[in-house]
Amino acid sequence: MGKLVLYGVEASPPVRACKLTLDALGLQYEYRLVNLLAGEHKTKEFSLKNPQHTVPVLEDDGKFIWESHAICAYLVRRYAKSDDLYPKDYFKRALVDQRLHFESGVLFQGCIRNIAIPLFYKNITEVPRSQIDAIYEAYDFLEAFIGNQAYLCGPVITIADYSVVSSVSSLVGLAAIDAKRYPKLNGWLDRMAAQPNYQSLNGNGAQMLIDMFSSKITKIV
Ligand SMILES: N[C@@H](CCC(=O)N[C@@H](CS)C(=O)NCC(=O)O)C(=O)O
Repeated sequence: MGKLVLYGVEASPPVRACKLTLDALGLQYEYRLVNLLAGEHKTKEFSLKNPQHTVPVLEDDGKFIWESHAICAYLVRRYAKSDDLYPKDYFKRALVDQRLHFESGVLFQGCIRNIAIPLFYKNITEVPRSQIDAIYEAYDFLEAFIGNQAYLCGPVITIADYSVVSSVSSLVGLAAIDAKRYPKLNGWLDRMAAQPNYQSLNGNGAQMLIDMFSSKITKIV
């Protein structure tokens, strides 16, 4: 096995999804901090690793992969002893893929990034209410996805759970989850928070992002 390096920053949801996956697989890796607010991701050196200049980036034996969903799927295919986290069965995998794309397009891009970019890079401190409504709409979908299952795709945890919890655990700082309205989502979040090393791998970074949001937002309009 080659040397694994993860480039990222704690507050970043997709970085945390990769950390949860690496830990679940019992993989050793070096973690290298990329300070986004200081622009370290825009340097020539980092662009050579990832021309899209996003974190996370995974280095495996001198080769670079970026995009957390691609990284997590790669890690399971390449290193897992069982396919539980990302099943080989076509239908089961399609279900995991659907949730991964939901995280990418709806939760991360549609909810987190749309709120974060104006706040952190454009100094706009008011958040349109429609963006908070979009979070609740996403929670409605998740409530339906979970249904009576323990995890997002069935009775066992998959990389879709790691991906989705990375953003939901920060979105709760913008849109609280009412256990009466979202009993399934609330129960799932509790089960995820009980996973080994959850706090150090995801909880602390999720809180950092919540604190960054709180320090910038002056009003919901
Ligand atoms: N869909 C991507 C999102 C990656 C992403 O946008 N990461 C943010 C940090 S949370 C970033 O690197 N932003 C800096 C930039 O876009 O220049 C993934 O899952 O890896």
